[in-house]
Amino acid sequence: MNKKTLKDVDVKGKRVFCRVDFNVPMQDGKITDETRIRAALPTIQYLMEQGAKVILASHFGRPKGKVVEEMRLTPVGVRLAELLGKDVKKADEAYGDSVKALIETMQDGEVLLLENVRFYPGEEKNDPELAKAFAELADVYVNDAFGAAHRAHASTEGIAHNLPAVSGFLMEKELDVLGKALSNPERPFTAIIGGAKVKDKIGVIENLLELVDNLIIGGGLAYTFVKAQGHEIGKSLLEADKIDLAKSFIEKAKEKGVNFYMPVDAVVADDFSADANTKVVAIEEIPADWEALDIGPKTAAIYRDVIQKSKLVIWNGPMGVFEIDKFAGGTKAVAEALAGAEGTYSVIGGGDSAAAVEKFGLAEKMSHISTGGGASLEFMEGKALPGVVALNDK
Ligand SMILES: Nc1ncnc2c1ncn2[C@@H]1O[C@H](COP(=O)(O)OP(=O)(O)OP(=O)(O)O)[C@@H](O)[C@H]1O
Ligand SMILES: O=C(O)[C@H](O)COP(=O)(O)O
Repeated sequence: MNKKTLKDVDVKGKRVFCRVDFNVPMQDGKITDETRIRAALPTIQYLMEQGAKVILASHFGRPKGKVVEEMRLTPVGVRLAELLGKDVKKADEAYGDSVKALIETMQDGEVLLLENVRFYPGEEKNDPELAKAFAELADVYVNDAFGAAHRAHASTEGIAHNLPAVSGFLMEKELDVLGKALSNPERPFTAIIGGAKVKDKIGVIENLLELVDNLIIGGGLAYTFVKAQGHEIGKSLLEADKIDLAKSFIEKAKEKGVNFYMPVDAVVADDFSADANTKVVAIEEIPADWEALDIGPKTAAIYRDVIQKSKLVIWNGPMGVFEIDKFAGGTKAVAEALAGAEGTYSVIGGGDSAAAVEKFGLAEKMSHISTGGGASLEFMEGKALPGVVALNDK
C-alpha cells in the first residue's frame, strides 16, 4: 500500500483520533455480532501500548444528523472495555469543550470513546468546520474504519486534511488482501456474485469480468439473467430494465473467455415465507405462480466443483433467501465448499455473505472475511475509497 500506516508515525504521548467502524448489529441494546469491535482491537491495543491517548470515533446506524438515544455508542464502549480488560471513558459528545476537558484528564495509554459522529449533520456532509473541530481534539489521525472508507464524511475524509493521517492495521490488512486479490490474483480466479438486485452489482460484475476466469451468479439477481436467456421465471425477482444489461454481461463473458455460471435448477416456493410449499425444478420450468428463492442442488454441485478447482474465490451476496432455513441450502453449500476447498484462498465480502458464513459456523474456515459490506463492494468495483485516498502518501 502506498499510504502511511500506524508504524510510520510516532504516537507516544500524542492524542490520536482513531476512526473505527463500530457500526455493529444490535437488538434491544445488545450487540449481536461484535466482529467489527474485535477487528479494531490490534490497532487500539498498539496505540495503548505505545502510550498514546486513544480517542475513538465511530458512526452507528443512520440517525440523520440528530441525537437518537438508541443510537448512542454506550453499549459498544462497555463491550470494548470488557474486550480490552481496561477502562474505556465514554463522551456524550463527539467534539467541543466538554470533550476537550475529558481529553485533558487522560493519561497516556487511556481510551476515550466519542459519541456517534452521525448525531451531527456536518458528518455526512463532510463539513470542513466539523472536520476541523474533530482535528482540534488530536495530534494524529488514524483511520481504521475500512467499513466506512467508501464514505467521504468529516470523520473519515475531511479530518485527514487537518492532521498527519495514517491507516490503522485493520484498514491496512483489508486493503492488502483485497488489493492483492484484484491486482495479482492466483488462478483460476472465481467470483461468486449473489444478493437481491442486479442494480447493486452492476459495477462489480463489470469490473470482475475483466479479471476473473469464472463468474458465478446466484441469489435473486440471477433470475433477471435467466429471463435474459429466454426462460420464464414466474414470480421470481426481475428487474425488467436490466434484462439487456444481463444479456450484454453474458456476451462480454463469452468474448473475454470468462466461464459464466448461472443456476440450472432452483428451489421454488408458492409464497415468500417459512411455511411455503416448495419444490425443486429445472431452471426452464419455473411455474408461473411460483418464485425461485434458492439455487437448486444440481446448481450447488456445479458451483462446488468450480470452487474446489479455484485458487482464489471472492464471494459477495447470498445464493438464496438464507434467512429462512428452507432457502438457505444453496448459500450453505457454497459456504461449505469454500470451507472445505484445500488450497483455495477465500475472500468473503462483508454484509450478508459474511452474516451467512457466521450463521453456518464456518467463519473460522475462510481465509479473509471483510469487515466492509459497501466498502468491499466499491473496492471490487475498482473505485477509489475516499477514506483511503485522503491519507498521507508514503
Ligand atoms: N432468490 C431470491 N429472491 C429474493 N431475495 C433473495 C433471493 N436470494 C437472495 N435474496 C435476498 O437478498 C438479500 C441480500 O442481498 P443484498 O444485495 O441486500 O446483500 P449483499 O449482496 O450481501 O450486500 P450487502 O453487502 O450490502 O449486505 C438477502 O436478504 C436475501 O434474502
Ligand atoms: O455497515 C456498513 O457497511 C458501514 O458501517 C457503513 O455504513 P453506512 O452504509 O450507513 O454508511
